[in-house]
Amino acid sequence: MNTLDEIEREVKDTAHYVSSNLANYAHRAAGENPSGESQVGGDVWADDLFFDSLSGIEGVGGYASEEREGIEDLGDGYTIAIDPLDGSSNLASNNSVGTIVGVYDSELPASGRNLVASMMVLYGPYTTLTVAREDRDIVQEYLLRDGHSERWGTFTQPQDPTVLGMAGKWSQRSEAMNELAQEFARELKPRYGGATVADLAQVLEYGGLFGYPATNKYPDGKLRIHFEAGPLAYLVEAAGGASSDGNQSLLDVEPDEVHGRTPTFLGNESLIQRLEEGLAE
Ligand SMILES: O=P(O)(O)OC[C@H]1O[C@](O)(COP(=O)(O)O)[C@@H](O)[C@@H]1O
Ligand SMILES: [Mg+2]
Ligand SMILES: [Mg+2]
Repeated sequence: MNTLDEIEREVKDTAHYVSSNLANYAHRAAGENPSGESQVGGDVWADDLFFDSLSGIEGVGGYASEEREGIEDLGDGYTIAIDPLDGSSNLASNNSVGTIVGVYDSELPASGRNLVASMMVLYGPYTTLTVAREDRDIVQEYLLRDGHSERWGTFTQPQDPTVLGMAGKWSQRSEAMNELAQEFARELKPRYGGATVADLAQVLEYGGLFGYPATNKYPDGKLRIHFEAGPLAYLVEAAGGASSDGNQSLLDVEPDEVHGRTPTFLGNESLIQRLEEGLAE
């Protein structure tokens, strides 16, 4: 097995375990993460599980997590950047959550051009793992069930966009952003779920746009470039979709810190292009 196979294997095994134990963490609070946001118990628990399983792989040289301040130095090899539980505020209300794993062929900070693989687990009505890798030309989805994984399908960005998942309060977004959101909402079905993984999954399945723009509360956007925006951009671009920070592909964003944030847009190329044009006016 090569290192990417081993990482995929460990992510599958750990995700299986996470999916069957999430209920234990529905209402457990924890502390604060390095971005200053409150953690739920599930964030810390999932981070420990993924660290234990991924740090044992010989070809993994570093482990960075949304839930840890620094980067764990594990020697030579790929750097993992992980959001162990994405959308964790959805846990209490029993809505979907996810896990995002970016595999970088460099130390961090690094742009998404250094990604060699991206994996996204969706803990929904059933649990799936979606994988894009530099050594594969398809984006593969697996079903994780009863300790087994089976090939479930592949993703190619659908041509006809249908859904819109746009985060942020109207009162906290720019006028230009609100105009675009309104224009898109006339053409697409607004459906925002509050976990980026789930909101991207519907965009990959039905076509459309996901956005977490800059807001008054989060002037640089809310999503973290290494842990969320970059790896998900790698996935959607591998499927034939597009990504943007409002101005350029998210893969071209050069972060200057490990926990840096960025406005994030993922989806059909035609919509991303209109968005960039609209924001530039
Ligand atoms: O509650 P909001 O502002 O809509 O934020 C939801 C967004 O924040 C996130 O939950 C951030 O992820 P974490 O739960 O990993 O911190 C995204 O998945 C989601 O898009
Ligand atoms: Mg997240
Ligand atoms: Mg998280």
